[in-house]
Amino acid sequence: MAASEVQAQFGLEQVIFVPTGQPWQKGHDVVSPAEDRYLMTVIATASNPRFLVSRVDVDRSGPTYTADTLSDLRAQYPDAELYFITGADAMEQILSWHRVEELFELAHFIGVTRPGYSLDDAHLPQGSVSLVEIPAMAISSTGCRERVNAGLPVWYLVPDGIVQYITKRGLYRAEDGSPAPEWGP
Ligand SMILES: Nc1ncnc2c1ncn2[C@@H]1O[C@H](COP(=O)(O)OP(=O)(O)OP(=O)(O)O)[C@@H](O)[C@H]1O
Ligand SMILES: O=C(O)c1ccc[n+]([C@@H]2O[C@H](COP(=O)([O-])O)[C@@H](O)[C@H]2O)c1
Repeated sequence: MAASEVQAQFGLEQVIFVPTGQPWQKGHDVVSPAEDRYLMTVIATASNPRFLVSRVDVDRSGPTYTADTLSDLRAQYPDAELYFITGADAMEQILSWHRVEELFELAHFIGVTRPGYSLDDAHLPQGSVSLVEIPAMAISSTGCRERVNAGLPVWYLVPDGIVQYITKRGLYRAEDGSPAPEWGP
């Protein structure tokens, strides 16, 4: 939803989805395999001709830093104007990101609204961020994983192909009820 709204409002040629390699600031002990997350991103975005998926973060070892993501994408698209789209929850945390002083040189940031979070850029360099209101979707990845783990449906919370992929691969649930214990890369 955020990608589609921002693509339309800013007239973006492409939106590149970048599944994270190792999300170092997330408290999760375990992360589902990068290859599964990459394939789910491909499945979820395949029907939109303006959406692409990049492997830069899943293929880079070590913790995922957005400064590296943007540097890698800059090398791949030397002439592009880069925008980084992210939700209000992430915008709140941005000053704690690695090499934060480089980030606003590497891309223009676009923060989108998210239910339960306030969207504010007062703590960020002036002119480096745009704030965009998108239709409210009170859906979180953690919430979806918890539902799968509890045996509850996630139909209509994630694309149909993702429901089927999660079932096929047995993601987010294990025999003993704990989340699938696969470490990230
Ligand atoms: N419902 C939502 N509304 C707006 N932005 C969102 C929403 N869900 C995720 N995002 C944004 O999408 C990006 C990727 O989110 P992510 O995969 O971490 O989902 P999440 O629901 O925040 O995950 P988790 O529950 O594991 O913390 C982040 O920039 C996040 O801010
Ligand atoms: O660069 C960092 O240090 C950094 C720290 C936390 C999050 N990020 C990025 O912010 C985005 C949302 O993060 P998350 O953990 O909420 O999925 C995702 O692209 C992450 O790679 C980046």
